[in-house]
Amino acid sequence: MHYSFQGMTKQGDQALLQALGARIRRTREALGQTVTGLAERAGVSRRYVTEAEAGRANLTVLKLAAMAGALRMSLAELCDLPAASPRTERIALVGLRGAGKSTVGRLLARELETPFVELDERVERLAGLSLTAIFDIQGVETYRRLEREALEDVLAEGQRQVIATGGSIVTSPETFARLRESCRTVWLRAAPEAHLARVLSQGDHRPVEGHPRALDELREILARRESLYAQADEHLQTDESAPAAVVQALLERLGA
Ligand SMILES: Nc1ncnc2c1ncn2[C@@H]1O[C@H](COP(=O)(O)OP(=O)(O)O)[C@@H](O)[C@H]1O
Ligand SMILES: O=C(O)C1=C[C@@H](OP(=O)(O)O)[C@@H](O)[C@H](O)C1
Ligand SMILES: [Mg+2]
Repeated sequence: MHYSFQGMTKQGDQALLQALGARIRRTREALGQTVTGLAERAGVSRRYVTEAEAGRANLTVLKLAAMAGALRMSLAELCDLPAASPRTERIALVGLRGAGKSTVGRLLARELETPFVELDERVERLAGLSLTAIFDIQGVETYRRLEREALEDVLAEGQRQVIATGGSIVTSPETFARLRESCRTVWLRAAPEAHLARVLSQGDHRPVEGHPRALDELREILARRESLYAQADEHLQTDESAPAAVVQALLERLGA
């Protein structure tokens, strides 16, 4: 599946230019070239490179070919971009608490130069309450309703986003189905021990205080949700990788 030029929408055009720009920037950086260096090699202005990398320039074929040459690749290689559909432009991370949804999501959004959305923050904003207060005072049903509403608001904001979801979104069939149809979903996996260690190292001791069987409880939640998380499009094991490495693996998997 590759970019189709048939029936492209304005948003599709923009996504194509941004994907091409991101490819140019990443290749240039991987080669250790500066913007000025690439501009000189390709015989274009610095501004042209900057605009191209930002996805703001509709490149002419000859300038594109010159940039490909300067990046030591063929024109075909430079243009061999992954499919761009509304589904693949929006990425949603799912997984148990401590999976790295927030950390990896923020880094990934920076790499892809897209907005980053923390869905639970949107829920808090809608409620005017903290997450803890929503659960304690209003209950889980209200949380689920606000989560559904927050997701709709976020989807209406644009096509290119990275969304970090709340760990329990998969237990709401309707919201999870909506997430899967509107996003490329990624399950960040880790062993229960890693989930617990990461949450504790974050200073969140709620899972262990008054929970002598904290690890067992986490195992049980993971076992209960495993078949749901597994419905995500991509599964990425993260135990052995630091967040930055998870991001690199994810970029490869997404073909970005
Ligand atoms: N791949 C990883 N390896 C090690 N630590 C990680 C990894 N991903 C996240 N962390 C750490 O674990 C903690 C929880 O991560 P966070 O992104 O908040 O998870 P989530 O949003 O899924 O609950 C943070 O302190 C973060 O730095
Ligand atoms: O796994 C869960 O049951 C939950 C995880 C939390 O999100 P994080 O995974 O971002 O911590 C939050 O949505 C809520 O407290 C419920
Ligand atoms: Mg989080």
